Amino acid sequence: MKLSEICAVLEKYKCNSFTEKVVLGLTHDSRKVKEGYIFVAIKGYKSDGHDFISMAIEKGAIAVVAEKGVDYVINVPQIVVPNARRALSLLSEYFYGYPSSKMTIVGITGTNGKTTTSFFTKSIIESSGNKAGLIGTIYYQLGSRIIPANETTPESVDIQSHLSDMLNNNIRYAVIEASSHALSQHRLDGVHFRSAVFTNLSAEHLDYHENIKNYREEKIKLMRGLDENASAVLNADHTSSKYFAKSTVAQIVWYGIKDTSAHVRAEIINMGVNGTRFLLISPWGKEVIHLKLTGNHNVYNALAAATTGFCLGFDMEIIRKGLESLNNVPGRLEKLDYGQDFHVLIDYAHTHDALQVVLETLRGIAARRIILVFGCGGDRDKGKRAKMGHIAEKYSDLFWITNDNPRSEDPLNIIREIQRGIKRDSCYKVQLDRKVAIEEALLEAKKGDVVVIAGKGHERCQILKDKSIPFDDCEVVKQVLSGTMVSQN
Ligand SMILES: CC(=O)N[C@H]1[C@@H](OP(=O)(O)OP(=O)(O)OC[C@H]2O[C@@H](n3ccc(=O)[nH]c3=O)[C@H](O)[C@@H]2O)O[C@H](CO)[C@@H](O)[C@@H]1O[C@H](C)C(=O)N[C@@H](C)C(=O)N[C@H](CCC(=O)O)C(=O)O
Ligand SMILES: Nc1ncnc2c1ncn2[C@@H]1O[C@H](COP(=O)(O)OP(=O)(O)OP(=O)(O)O)[C@@H](O)[C@H]1O
Ligand SMILES: N[C@H](CCC[C@H](N)C(=O)O)C(=O)O
Ligand SMILES: [Mg+2]
Repeated sequence: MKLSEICAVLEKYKCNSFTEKVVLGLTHDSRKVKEGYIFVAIKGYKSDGHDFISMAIEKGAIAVVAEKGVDYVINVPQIVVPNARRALSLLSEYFYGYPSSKMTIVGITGTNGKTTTSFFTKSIIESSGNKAGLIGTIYYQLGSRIIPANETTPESVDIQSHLSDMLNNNIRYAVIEASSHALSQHRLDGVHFRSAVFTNLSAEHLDYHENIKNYREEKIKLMRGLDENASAVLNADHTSSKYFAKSTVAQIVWYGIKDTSAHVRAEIINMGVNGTRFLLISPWGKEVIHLKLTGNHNVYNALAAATTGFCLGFDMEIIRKGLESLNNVPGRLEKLDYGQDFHVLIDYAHTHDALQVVLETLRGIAARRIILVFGCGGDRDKGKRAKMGHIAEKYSDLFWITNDNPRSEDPLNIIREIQRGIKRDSCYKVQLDRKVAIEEALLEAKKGDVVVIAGKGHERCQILKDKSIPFDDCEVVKQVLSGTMVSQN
């Protein structure tokens, strides 16, 4: 592909020299530039891609797309655009041949439940005999190739390249988690969605979006981008859904438990630690569903996926098979059993809303006490810390406050902010070392208790000030309960 051809997508921002050069790739990261690449310089929040232009050229970039021209002489064309991230998405979709226009793509947004809903949706598509790719928090699955995820929703160039790889593997369906950062940063601009799901909205990422209205507006962009033939799958029980409904020309299909006017509904029959049975009621028929996942929230996630499945044209039998065949989602109320006489669950609740939902679910299941281990991530929304402390006190019997991913922050400061939401000193312990906190909580547990370790779910690392160290909640539980833990002290 010639430089002149690909740069034509930038319309009035022209490339006037070396137009016959052949483009071999695109990147916004100077460290990934190879011979024949276009380098797109992005002014970020931490660093500025414009500072790496000369490095990109040294590494073989044949053109630079940037928001401001450099004031030194460079021997490659420079195209100055108003928004480099937007330009990156336009260049990427063209470079990879508009893969999303040849696929059926489902996007999922909302504060909590995206990953779980995406797993249910993928399972439904697969139960119809089709292959489905996945882009989300845990990994990017492009057929047999699974890439561990760095971001929930990666940069546009990666999304387009992953979709193109899926097509090359004959995968015509994809499920994508649409994070608010991604929607805000044009990472999803070039993706044509057939269906978009909204799960719910609560305070999160307000360090980035500043207030909940801005945060909601970013999520709404997913619905706004849909065309009239697409479907918008909305949660009828959530007050924010009305803003999503108002912003789309797509066909709206409502799901819910409480709102009896929703198109697709659930009546919960029973729930235990090993799963949930509910009656799925829809214009496409009624059916009892045996989910292997527990909790009201997972019924919502299953409903969102089922509704999407109906909108994609799958019948009730396929939907039932898809929902029932999902055994678990890594790190989401994942049960660990090493023969102990209490329950141990690993969960990814890292917002106050998720923590409340999960603890309420467990309250309904626990024969005795709920023992919680949690912390809050550093360099993330500080507003959620005290709220999570409050929820921990209100809904658990005993809890440990520990490190999550402290990142550049002082771990003790994070904990102090969590403590601001707590009234009683007697209901919790502070233990900075997460391994030790988990060990102490497990040693405290008695027959019939439920121990829930929240916040890191599937994560395999702990992010400290200057490094990441291997850390896996599941592995720590295994070591403690199988007696192979080497104590730190
Ligand atoms: C706040 C945020 O969204 N940050 C993302 C954003 O960073 P940024 O704009 O600050 O970029 P930067 O690191 O300053 O770098 C600016 C530019 O310089 C370039 N650069 C940088 C260094 C270098 O040597 N050479 C070079 O060219 C970078 O490639 C980049 O293009 O763009 C970067 C490039 O795509 C992302 O890696 C980075 O994700 C960071 C790691 C992050 O923590 N992101 C989280 C907050 C995030 O995006 N989360 C969402 C939501 C999660 C959820 O709730 O599920 C997600 O989708 O994951
Ligand atoms: N529908 C829901 N409503 C409220 N809380 C939920 C819901 N589904 C899941 N949760 C809680 O949120 C946690 C994360 O779930 P999941 O990974 O599915 O959400 P997510 O939106 O993808 O999160 P993230 O933005 O961190 O990737 C779960 O471990 C659970 O505690
Ligand atoms: N997608 C979320 C995940 C948070 C998980 C928690 N373990 C943390 O590090 O805060 C984020 O990047 O904010
Ligand atoms: Mg997710």
